[in-house]
Amino acid sequence: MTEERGGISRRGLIGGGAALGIGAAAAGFGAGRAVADDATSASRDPEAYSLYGAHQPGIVTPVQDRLHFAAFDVTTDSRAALVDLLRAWTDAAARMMHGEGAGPAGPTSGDYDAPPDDTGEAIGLPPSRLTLTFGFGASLFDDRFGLSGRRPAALAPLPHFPGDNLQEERSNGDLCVQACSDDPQVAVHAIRNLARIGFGTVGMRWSQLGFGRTSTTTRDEATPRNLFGFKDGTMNVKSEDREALTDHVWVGDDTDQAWMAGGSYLVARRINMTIEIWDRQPLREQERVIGRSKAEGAPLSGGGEHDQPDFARAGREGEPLVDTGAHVRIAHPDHNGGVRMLRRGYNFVDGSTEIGRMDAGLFFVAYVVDPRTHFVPVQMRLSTLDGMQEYVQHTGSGLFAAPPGVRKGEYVGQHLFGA
Ligand SMILES: C=CC1=C(C)c2cc3[nH]c(cc4nc(cc5[nH]c(cc1n2)c(C)c5CCC(=O)O)C(CCC(=O)O)=C4C)c(C)c3C=C
Ligand SMILES: [Fe+2]
Repeated sequence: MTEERGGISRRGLIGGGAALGIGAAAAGFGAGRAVADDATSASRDPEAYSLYGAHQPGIVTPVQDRLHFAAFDVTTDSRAALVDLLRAWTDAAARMMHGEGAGPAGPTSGDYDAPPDDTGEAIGLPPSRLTLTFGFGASLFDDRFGLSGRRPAALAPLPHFPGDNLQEERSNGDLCVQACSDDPQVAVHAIRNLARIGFGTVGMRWSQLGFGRTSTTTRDEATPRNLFGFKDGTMNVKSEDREALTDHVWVGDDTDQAWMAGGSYLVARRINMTIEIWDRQPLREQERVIGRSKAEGAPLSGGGEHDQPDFARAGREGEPLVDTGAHVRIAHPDHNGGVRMLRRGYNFVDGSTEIGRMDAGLFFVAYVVDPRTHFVPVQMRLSTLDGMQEYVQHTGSGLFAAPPGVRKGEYVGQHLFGA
């Protein structure tokens, strides 16, 4: 015989905490901060984004402090089981983004003889601006689920780039989930519960924790720094640049697969940085490699952080002030047919290597309208011409189609399945 247990819900505790003065505002979260996602769906909770909207949350959303990114492989051939999983993930994602438990009963209620439908480590924690963003890898479109005719041409496997040292166990996957939050425990709780819900349908292939965002997606945020100590994200596509989002980030109605209209392509690259070698370089060399000043993040050709570099400007001996191999010169839209990307990466440190170096770097995440035009040619240039190549090595990679946003009553990616 099963017994029903009454318990505490995550939200109930949050409410209680707020009443006692230990709620969100007192904890330092921005009371009154505008966090409604991409202007499509507002939330009444200042710390909570809504899952619902024209685009998925976690793309133009102001970048949170922490990341837990996970790639999964589907372990069944059943299309119905895959759809059921996406339905269950959608419900759980909507709940967790609002600071509720992953399931309706919560971590300490429900059937006493069954595992709780939430794992409990987020009890009492506010939503912490959690966003969950879902993507589909090229391998999902093989013959297992009847999706082979639905793979967008843009979801072609990335080519090998010179210098790549990719580890298969840190690359690709049928599905991915990007969890971003200001609290690492909230992000990990979300991924853990999605993995738990997926037991028997998916297995985690790889995952990556990130701290310290390396970009901004709104104009009013201060630019954060990467592990080279440089400001990163200055020239990122920002959520205010509606035209740039249309041209460079969102898939339009002209796509070969209608289910992707309003979506975007997520490129993930785990990039190790040999920071011990970097740290022994003179400041002059570090700035030459990036093409910007370390202090202000200003182009070496002059001006302030947000001024465009003048690549033609030369020094006293005729040398270009922004070096010919500087990262910002090689990656700049002027040298890449005008293409831009919305970068959303994080620093990572995964312990140390067997030779006593930090296993550290940048988990690069970018959203683009089409990786064939907006990522592959840029990365090909970087991997052959960028002076930074001496200090980095790409060790993991993934490309995923992030479908458009979800409407209430729908599940994420529903239109892929023809519904
Ligand atoms: C293929 C795309 C890119 C990869 C991979 C990449 C890796 C990478 N970048 C930095 C540090 C910085 N990148 C900066 C600018 C910048 N980087 C890319 C693309 C890739 N970077 C672009 C498109 C741009 C913007 C170029 C422009 O419009 O001017 C900067 C400068 C500040 C900024 O604008 O963000 C830094 C610093 C690291 C450390 C890294 C891999 C470890
Ligand atoms: Fe870069």
